[in-house]
Amino acid sequence: MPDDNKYYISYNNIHKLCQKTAKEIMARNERPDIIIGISGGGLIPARIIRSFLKKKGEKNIPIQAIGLSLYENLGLDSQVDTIGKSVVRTQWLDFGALEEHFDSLIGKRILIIDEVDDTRTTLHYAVSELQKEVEDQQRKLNRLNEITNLSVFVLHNKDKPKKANLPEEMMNSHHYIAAETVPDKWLIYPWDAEDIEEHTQMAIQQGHN
Ligand SMILES: O=P(O)(O)OC[C@H]1O[C@H](OP(=O)(O)OP(=O)(O)O)[C@H](O)[C@@H]1O
Repeated sequence: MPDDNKYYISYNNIHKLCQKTAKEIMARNERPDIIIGISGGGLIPARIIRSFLKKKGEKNIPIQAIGLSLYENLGLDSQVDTIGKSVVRTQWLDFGALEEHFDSLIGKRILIIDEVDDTRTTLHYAVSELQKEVEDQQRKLNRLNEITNLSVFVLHNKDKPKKANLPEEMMNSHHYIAAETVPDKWLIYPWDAEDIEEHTQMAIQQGHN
């Protein structure tokens, strides 16, 4: 029997959450020009959803990876509330091999993908850094009038108080998409499973298959 404090998720479940989300995005006519996957956990849903965002006669949506890792930032004393987490940027955008029209993010519809929105620290960092990057490029290239659209897609949003925010505009529109909002439990993704068959059975028993 699966441990009730753990929330097991199967590959099939992830596939279906991506499919459902892509349908919603396509129905709103908001197919992204570029996908930015937050490495490591965001890369798998990024690749899966790309297939469901395919459009006849259109090229595959390019995927860029950014690497963001959270690390414990200990305060001066051992109080829990002085313990925070910092984001470390381990990898950033590289348009080098993309076509000429991908010299920047200006004017693009961008979909940022991660597997989980836990404290929201990582997403806050990704969105604000990408916004800054676009604004810098706009100033540099004197392309101030172009509108860039940033959206976020996560498989799971943990229902808990967050430590950082996303822009209100994003939260109030369809530009923050959580395929599922889940209780604040330990989410067990299939890529961490030692025994994938047993893991999948747990997910099936919990109804996340
Ligand atoms: O909402 P937050 O509290 O910021 O947490 C979410 C982040 O934590 C995990 O990343 P982690 O650094 O563990 O790396 P991984 O993706 O490589 O597993 C996860 O992939 C998210 O990026």
